[in-house]
Amino acid sequence: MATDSASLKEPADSAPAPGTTGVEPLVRFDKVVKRYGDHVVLDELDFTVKRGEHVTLIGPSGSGKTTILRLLMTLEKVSGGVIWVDGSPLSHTRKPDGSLKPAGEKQLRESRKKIGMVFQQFNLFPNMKVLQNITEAPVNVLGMEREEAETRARELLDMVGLAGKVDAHPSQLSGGQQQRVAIARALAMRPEILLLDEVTSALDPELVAGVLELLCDIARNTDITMLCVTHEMNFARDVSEKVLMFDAGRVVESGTPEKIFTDPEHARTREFLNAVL
Ligand SMILES: Nc1ncnc2c1ncn2[C@@H]1O[C@H](COP(=O)(O)OP(=O)(O)OP(=O)(O)O)[C@@H](O)[C@H]1O
Repeated sequence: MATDSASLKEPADSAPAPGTTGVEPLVRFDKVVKRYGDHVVLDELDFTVKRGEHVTLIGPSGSGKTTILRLLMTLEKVSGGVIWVDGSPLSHTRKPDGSLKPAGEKQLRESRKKIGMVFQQFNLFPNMKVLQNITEAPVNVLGMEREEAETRARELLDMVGLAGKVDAHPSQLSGGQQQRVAIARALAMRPEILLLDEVTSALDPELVAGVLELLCDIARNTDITMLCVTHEMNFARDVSEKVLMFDAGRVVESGTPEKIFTDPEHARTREFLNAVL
C-alpha cells in the first residue's frame, strides 16, 4: 500500500557504489501510488527510463498511462512512493536529515521546466501567432532573451516543417500543423524528457502518419528521452526501444517492441494486443 512520504529515505542505491559509475536512470518510479478517493489508479508502481531511451506505455483504457505522464509533469501529486528524475526527487523535497517530504509548489514549478509534454488536444494559445506560442515559455519561464528564443523557435519550426507559418494563428492551421507547433513548443524549453500523450488521437486519419514520422525523426536525430502513451502500435514499434504493458496500475510486462509484439509472455498482453492489432 501507499508509503508514508514523511518517513521515506533516499534509496540506498542513489549514491554511486564503489567501483560503479553511479549512473542513475533518468526517471525512476519507486513504489508510486496514485489514488483518487478509494480508487487506486497506480499501485506501488516501479519502472525506470534511461537517459536517451524512448519508451512507450501501452495498455487498456483506464490502466493509468496518462496518470503517469501527469504525475511526471507535476500536474498531479503522488499519493505514495517517490518519483526520481536524474537522481533527485521530483515529487519530494529532501529534508536536512535526508528524509523526504512532499514537494511544495515552488519546487514543482522548477521541476516542470525539465519536462515537456505534448497533449492530445494541442493546447496552443489561440490569440498568439505561431512564433509567440513557441517563444512564450522560454522567455517568461526560463528568462531567455526574446531574440534568442525567436531564433530557436524558427529553427524548430523549420525542423517540424512549418517554417512558412511563423505569423499564422493556430486557427489558420490544420490539426496536424497545430500538433507540430505543439511539439516545437515543447522542445523550445529544451526539456530533459518529452512526454507524448496520445498525440495523434485528435487528428484526422490522413494527418496521423506525418506527425508520427516527425516524432520518429526527433527520436532518431536528437538525444531527448521520450515517454509516449500511444494506441498506435506501429508507432510504438518504430519509435521505442522499450515497451511497458500496463494493466490495473502496474507494469505486467516490459521488453523490446519485438518481444512484446511478437512473443508476449503475459496473457493480459496477448489479450490486449489481440484486441487492438
Ligand atoms: N482527476 C481524476 N479524478 C478521478 N479519477 C480519475 C482522475 N483522473 C483519472 N482518473 C481515473 O484514473 C484511471 C486511470 O486514468 P488514465 O487516464 O490514467 O488511464 P489511461 O490508461 O491513460 O486511459 P486511456 O487509454 O483511456 O486514456 C481511470 O479509471 C480514470 O477514471
